Amino acid sequence: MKIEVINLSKRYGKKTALQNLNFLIEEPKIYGLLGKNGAGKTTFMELLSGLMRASSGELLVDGVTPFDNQRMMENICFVGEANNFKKELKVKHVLNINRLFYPTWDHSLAEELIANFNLDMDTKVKALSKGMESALGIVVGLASKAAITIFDEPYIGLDASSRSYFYELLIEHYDKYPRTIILSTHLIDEVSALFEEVIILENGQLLLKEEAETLRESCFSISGERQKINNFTAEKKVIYQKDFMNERTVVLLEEDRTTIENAGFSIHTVSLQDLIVYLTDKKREVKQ
Ligand SMILES: Nc1ncnc2c1ncn2[C@@H]1O[C@H](COP(=O)(O)OP(=O)(O)OP(=O)(O)O)[C@@H](O)[C@H]1O
Repeated sequence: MKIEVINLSKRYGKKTALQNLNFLIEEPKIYGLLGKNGAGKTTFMELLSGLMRASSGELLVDGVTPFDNQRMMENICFVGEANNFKKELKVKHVLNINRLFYPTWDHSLAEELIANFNLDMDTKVKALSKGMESALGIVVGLASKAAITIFDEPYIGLDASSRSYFYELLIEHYDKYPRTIILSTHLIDEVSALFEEVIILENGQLLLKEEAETLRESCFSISGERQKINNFTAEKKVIYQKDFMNERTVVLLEEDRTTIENAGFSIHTVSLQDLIVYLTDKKREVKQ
């Protein structure tokens, strides 16, 4: 499904959470929605899920605003970080409610995943541990098979092996049933290999939207004698810089590995997590 974000803004009273966002999501892919605390990720996901109305601008899914539009919301499954389900419901009730809501719901998959996560169908949501409740959210998100499936930090309380099982499931089910998956997370190193495209928000604005592969192949840390580095990087996009004695290390974006190698500098790739820290942490602002 095509998602068009046009001059999208969202304000809560005086607080502007999203400001004039513009971008397009066209292909079914796994998207990483990233950014620091308060960047506007949850706000964007809730607008996309039709849970609230934009203050101005538009968010269209196949040309239609999802807000309060049940036919559109049947294609969008939002799994938030907590409190996704009413506390008095039993696990089996949660599944049945979602089964009725999503036309694409796969009940045998839901039952299989419930068993794999060791959840009991007759337990009430209020009696689940935090990790178990997260697992239930993950089951609902995957079994919905919704064309747009959104996970907003869905792993609170999940131990490392359950998180790793979630990532495996995500890949496996995305391969079998390609759809648009939007995953917001602060555990970037853990999941970055899953992302095909990355959307980074900062202070409610779009900082970067790029294919993960392109980022991996165009962001490098290079070190060398300070003046040589300065000469080499004069016209380049430097996003971080650190000096030690007469040596300077810089992180470059939109760069070509061969050009750096030919210039004779030592070169290291930069993880997505570090890239985001360099891009969004003003304390590390580059001083030229
Ligand atoms: N209901 C609300 N009322 C007032 N302000 C809000 C509300 N929800 C969010 N905000 C504010 O809007 C901004 C964006 O919040 P949002 O939850 O979308 O960010 P986020 O990127 O998801 O953050 P985090 O990574 O911490 O979950 C923040 O400054 C937040 O304080």
